[in-house]
Amino acid sequence: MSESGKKVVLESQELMQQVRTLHLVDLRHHEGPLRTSDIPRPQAPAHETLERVRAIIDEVRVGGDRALRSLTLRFDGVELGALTIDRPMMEEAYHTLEPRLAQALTVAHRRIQQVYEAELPTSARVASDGITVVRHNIAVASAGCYVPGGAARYPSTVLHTATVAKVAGVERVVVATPPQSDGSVDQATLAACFVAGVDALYPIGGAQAIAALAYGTETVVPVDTIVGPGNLYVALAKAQVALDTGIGSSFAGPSEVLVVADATVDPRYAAVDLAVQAEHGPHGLAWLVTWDEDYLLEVDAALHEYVASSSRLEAIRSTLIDNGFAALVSSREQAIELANLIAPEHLELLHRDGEQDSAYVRNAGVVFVGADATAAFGDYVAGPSHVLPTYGTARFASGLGLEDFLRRQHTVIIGPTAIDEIGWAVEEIANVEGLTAHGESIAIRRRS
Ligand SMILES: NC(=O)c1ccc[n+]([C@@H]2O[C@H](COP(=O)([O-])OP(=O)(O)OC[C@H]3O[C@@H](n4cnc5c(N)ncnc54)[C@H](O)[C@@H]3O)[C@@H](O)[C@H]2O)c1
Ligand SMILES: [Zn+2]
Repeated sequence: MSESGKKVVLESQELMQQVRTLHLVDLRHHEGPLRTSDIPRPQAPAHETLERVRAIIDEVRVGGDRALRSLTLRFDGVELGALTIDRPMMEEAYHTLEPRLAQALTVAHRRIQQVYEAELPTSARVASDGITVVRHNIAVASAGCYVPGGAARYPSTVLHTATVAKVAGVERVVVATPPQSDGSVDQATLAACFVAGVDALYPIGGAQAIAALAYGTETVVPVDTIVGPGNLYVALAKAQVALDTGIGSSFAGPSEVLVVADATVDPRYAAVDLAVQAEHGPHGLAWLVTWDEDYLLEVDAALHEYVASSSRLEAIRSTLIDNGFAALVSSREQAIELANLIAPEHLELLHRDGEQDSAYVRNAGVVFVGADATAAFGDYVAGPSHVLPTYGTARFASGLGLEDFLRRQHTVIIGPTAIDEIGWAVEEIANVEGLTAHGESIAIRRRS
């Protein structure tokens, strides 16, 4: 190793000893383009659970409601009462909610609605050669939104899925969510269903909920498409029903954040934002990316202090121990290069030039810009759905959107002049393909 190479390693080792909460990744002296092999990455979900999920789905297909009850007893420890909760109960929950909370849900709903109403696609029409082609955007008739439960409750996820479905024009929107330990569904989740216009809620979670939504039971009416985040069982179940049901475009797994910041930002802001997504629980991912060595140490120290006093200490620690990283890069350009490589669910550009740099982001679920741009805004009230691609799938997938509920369908109107204007081209191509009837279907219609 060269003298300068040795110096770099020594520098890195010294720095590493000072970092307490995050794992240091020193890229300052990296040469050439960054590759996946240059950075640590959480493993993709293991496939050993696949068989188990398959068995759960089969059990629901064969056993219907009875299977839903016994699986819920097995996995959630709950003896289910009614399998459906309808709108009057949602409305009641909404009216018993603490008014500030009810108002907050309404505000979030309004902002989500605004964002997606502005994005509604228009139909397109092209007329030439005697043929008119119209493209329609048609909403699926029914959609099922999976809302995680288990470790936490997510009324916000009701809003961030069902609202989008309703704006797209889906007639029947249902929610499935695991029951609480006493078999009920919490009031805020029910109230959010009321606000978002959800038609029915099934207190069922996990792979069994996905199977019920896809194939139906005596009580559950099957839906055309299923969206929403969830744990590994939910994700694998969605993958397995994908031949029979739409499953939405994004693989929304455990939360991820990548925070780009420098001394223009209070280190406590960057620190708390790393904790924001880490507190969702295990298997998440949190990256700090900076070009300032002193700043890196300040954020690390602030995070250390924050975690020690957090009420969600265990969740944050377990994410950070496995997947908490601090990258030291050589420049703003390299910071964005690294972000594009990681393709995080949430990308925060907190530093002063964040807006300028955002133009170079290719791979991220959503980009937040500005010193106050905590992803917590996005989780609740910013507007774009918080159901976002994780595990690096932001390279090809998008966050939940209208497209998840809309089909494109063309109507082709063949006018009276089309045979004469362009029929010859059909005959030529049919001829070379040896498909005689294709050509003749034009020839017998030729009137001149
Ligand atoms: N990306 C997003 O938009 C977003 C939003 C909210 C939540 N999330 C993520 O969703 C996930 C929620 O996970 P969760 O587990 O808390 O809730 P969950 O609702 O996804 O899963 C709970 C269900 O899993 C099933 N289950 C649990 N253990 C099982 C086992 N051993 N075998 C078979 N089934 C089993 C049970 O039926 C239970 O009802 C978290 O990772 C969270 O970060 C993501
Ligand atoms: Zn979050």
